[in-house]
Amino acid sequence: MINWKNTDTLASYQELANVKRVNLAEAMSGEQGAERVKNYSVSMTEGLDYNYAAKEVDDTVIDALAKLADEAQLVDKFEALYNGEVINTGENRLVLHHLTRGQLGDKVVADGVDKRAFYVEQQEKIADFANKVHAGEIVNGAGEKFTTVVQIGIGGSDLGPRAMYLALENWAKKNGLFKMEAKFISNVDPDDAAAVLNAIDVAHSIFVLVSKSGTTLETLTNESFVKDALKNAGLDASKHMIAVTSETSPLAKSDDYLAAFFMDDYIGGRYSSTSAVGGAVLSLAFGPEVFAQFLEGAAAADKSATNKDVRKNAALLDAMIGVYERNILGYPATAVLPYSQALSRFPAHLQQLDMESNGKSVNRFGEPVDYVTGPVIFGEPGTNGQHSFYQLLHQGTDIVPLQFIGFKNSQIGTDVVIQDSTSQQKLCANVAAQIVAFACGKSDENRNKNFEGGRPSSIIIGEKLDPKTLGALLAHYENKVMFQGFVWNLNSFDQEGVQLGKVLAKRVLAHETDGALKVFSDLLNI
Ligand SMILES: O=P(O)(O)OC[C@H]1O[C@H](O)[C@H](O)[C@@H](O)[C@@H]1O
Repeated sequence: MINWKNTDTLASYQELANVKRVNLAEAMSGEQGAERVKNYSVSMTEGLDYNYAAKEVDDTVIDALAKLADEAQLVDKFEALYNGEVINTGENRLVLHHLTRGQLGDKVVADGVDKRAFYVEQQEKIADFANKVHAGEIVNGAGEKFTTVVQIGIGGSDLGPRAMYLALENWAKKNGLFKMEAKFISNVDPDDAAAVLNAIDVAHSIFVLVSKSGTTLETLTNESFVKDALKNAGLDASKHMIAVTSETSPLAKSDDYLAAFFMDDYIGGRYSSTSAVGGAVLSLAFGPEVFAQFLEGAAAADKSATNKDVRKNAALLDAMIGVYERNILGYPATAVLPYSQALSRFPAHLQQLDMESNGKSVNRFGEPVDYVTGPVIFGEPGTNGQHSFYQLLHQGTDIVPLQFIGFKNSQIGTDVVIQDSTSQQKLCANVAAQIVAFACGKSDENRNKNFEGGRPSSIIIGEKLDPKTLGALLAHYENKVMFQGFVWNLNSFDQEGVQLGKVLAKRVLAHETDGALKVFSDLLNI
């Protein structure tokens, strides 16, 4: 029997506040520190480990977090989710993104349809379409092959797929699997669409219109922008556009598209990279086999998230340490710092994933909660960030927990030895150095040069960023956010907080404003 309870009503949560704090600088020094780095590690999937040696935890804290995870029934709730319970209470929907990459539990039938079969059918249709485009069986009006794919979408219909594309672009080129270049148009700023259109050859481009709802202002505006450009080039837009949407959306039955692929209301936008939303663009860019490997990696991480033992379940442990940092230690933010240029847009994706899911102050029943919930998420790849905002992370008045991601090997493999080390070694040396610098600090008589230390971080260490590890990484964070939402008794799968601004913007455009809104409208020349 599952109980949905607020965090502060749980006995184990109350106990957590009394658990002795860890002195991180001490714990990470000398032999003791070395032992922690060796032992405080859990495998996420093959070739990917989560190391939490530099977090402010020890066995006692982990035991207390395990108790809270048990009392909050986190793994049971995950099980209920993948077995098809209505977890998205706000919108009365199931939450089925895990089914796009595997069947973790029971068959889930909704609206009379076996949902796993539905998602697989869409994957197969996309694979068939992509193969035909690559083989030159689906061609443009002049009978020529398409060379470029342009995704038009915003939020979840942009950030995840874009981050995944960028993460695999160089890997695919290196491995001879690069089929089509992908570009993305998201912003309603006309400069976004114009710049992309200027940079491509429209006659050889397929546009993927992605909108789950089929009603998003930015996306529909950009569709018209692109259709105009196609028309001006003397091309038939319907021969250049495909749609990814839900079957119930206004776009679903339109003749305006060469093909349409579907997801459904049970896949939240920010959880849609493994559905047709990511599937279409990634299969066109790299081929369906690469997309299948990506799903395989995600499925493996999902499987490991079903483990009841917090020490063997990286997503659960990461989530629980995050809750401890947020609610007990009182830290307001978390930075995600991939030491991998390929993951340049991954933090942007996580911003939406985490903050749109858990940035809430009412519980899943709509009642206010008396505790803090999701942290602010931000990040940039290292080492670039080191030369930017790390000053505050090292010496600022707030402590910001850090999530490093690093890989032993580069994707392309081209490297140079300068002063006895490769660039890849320099990259990895920096991440190792940062972890210890943040944790241990360094005392100096000059206060300006003093480092307090005690600044916690974790690191996900991988062999190499490839489709499988990328899929696992993506699923890890999705599952982490899900577990945290469960702890906080939130509905992590709706996003009412984005509505008000949209409503007001419509009012501005209809000139139905007064007061401050009217003056801003005038100031901005609307
Ligand atoms: O895919 P769409 O229906 O066009 O939605 C695109 C995005 O816009 C909405 O405002 C939500 O904030 C996002 O969660 C969603 O991913």
